[in-house]
Amino acid sequence: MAQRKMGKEMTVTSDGYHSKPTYVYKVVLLGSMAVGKSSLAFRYAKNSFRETMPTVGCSFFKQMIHLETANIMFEIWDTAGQEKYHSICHLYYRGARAALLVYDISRKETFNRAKLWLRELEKDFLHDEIVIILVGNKTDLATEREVTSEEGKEFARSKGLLHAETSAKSNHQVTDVFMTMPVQSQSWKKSRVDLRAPNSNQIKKCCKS
Ligand SMILES: Nc1nc2c(ncn2[C@@H]2O[C@H](COP(=O)(O)OP(=O)(O)OP(=O)(O)O)[C@@H](O)[C@H]2O)c(=O)[nH]1
Repeated sequence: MAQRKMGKEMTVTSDGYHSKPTYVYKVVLLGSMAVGKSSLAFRYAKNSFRETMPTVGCSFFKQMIHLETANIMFEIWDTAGQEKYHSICHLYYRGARAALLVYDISRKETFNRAKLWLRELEKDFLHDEIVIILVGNKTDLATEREVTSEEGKEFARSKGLLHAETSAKSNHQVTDVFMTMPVQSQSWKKSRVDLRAPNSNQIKKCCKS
């Protein structure tokens, strides 16, 4: 059946039937080098895990999900952890509705650096609203763990972020994290958290922190 797009959101089929609206939901992944950002995006978009090369600049995935009353088109922007790309990747934060701030539970320094990454985000979203999830990746490396779940939760709580732990390798909680962003914030159309209100009720209702 032929379809044409109306603006960003509404699709009208040739018989005049208004199908479910489609909402674009932009997500950025950020965090230190080799914490598993690309692997998380790849696991979510392709349900697969493979050895990845360091990201150059930014890469981009799309993933459509179908809810009862609407579709959500995830635009997933995976940014490079390498310092030299920071200024470029900044440009891609604009318009994001959610951010995954990723660290590696087996490398403490990546957790410590999450504070700096958060400051970067705050520069761009001073007057905007965004859902931020602090994600401790690589839970399959439990024996090498350097950051406890409690430390992760406590830091997230102190900054008003959501918190989750994942493994892109063993596919632990990856889909849950992506689905949390639009769905758990009361309604995905309003899934926004004001950075300047770190302990807002909205955050408390969501997820694990
Ligand atoms: N054990 C384990 N290894 C992982 C996991 N996720 C990613 N890795 C590995 O960690 C390394 C870095 O993964 P990437 O996904 O490239 O990390 P990145 O954060 O995108 O790295 P940059 O592009 O440099 O910023 C690769 O060798 C991955 O195979 C995981 O959940 N568990």
